[in-house]
Amino acid sequence: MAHDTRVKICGLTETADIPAAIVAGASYVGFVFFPKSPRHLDLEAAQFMATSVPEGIVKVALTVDADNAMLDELTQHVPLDMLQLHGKESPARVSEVKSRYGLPVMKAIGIESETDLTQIDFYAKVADQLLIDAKPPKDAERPGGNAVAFDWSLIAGRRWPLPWMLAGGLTPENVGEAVRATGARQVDVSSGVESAPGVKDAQKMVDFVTAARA
Ligand SMILES: O=C(O)c1ccccc1NCC(=O)[C@H](O)[C@H](O)COP(=O)(O)O
Repeated sequence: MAHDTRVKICGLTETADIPAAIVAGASYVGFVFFPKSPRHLDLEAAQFMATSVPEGIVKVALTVDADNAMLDELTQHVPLDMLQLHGKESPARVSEVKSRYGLPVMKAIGIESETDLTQIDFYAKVADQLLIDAKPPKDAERPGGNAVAFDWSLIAGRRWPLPWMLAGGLTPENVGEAVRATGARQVDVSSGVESAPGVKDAQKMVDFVTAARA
């Protein structure tokens, strides 16, 4: 039986990635603003790409511990539907960003062991969505987008009172099992639909969405 799993494809870098992600069936597209990432976009490129996203597809900007000056500039230049906070932002900072910009906020939470789950309850009170991702490896250059999965059994059967996405090391090959193991209704992918870091692959995007919904 097919499911209506919603897919976010994160880290689009080329204008042609937008129609490819939409044809594949993505419900969300993500733009990364983190200079050390191979997926980093400058504001001009992001504005151009975001403007070509049709109504109904959620445009998400991913930032890492961004200050107000950076978020002011981002939100003034790029038409956005959601902010994804992927750093060490506190619950209070999540609330502040939400009220300052009037956009829904998705907070990313890195999971490696059972103890990492406790913070979820604090963020669940203030965020609009959660991104339950793998904790980055110790030597990682970035806090996400590392093609690393966490132990899905840690969240099997868990439910939270807000929408959430599963992320971390998902691929067309493992996303079906990940959805079954966790009960996720939404999934997020970046590396798993690339042919090289920062280069999205149209066929992998189709394969991923198809497998997520199978
Ligand atoms: O993708 C990046 O380069 C990135 C940089 C800095 C912070 C977060 C980043 N990506 C986060 C994402 O939303 C990814 O989609 C998520 O972590 C899953 O990534 P992957 O394991 O590569 O699918």
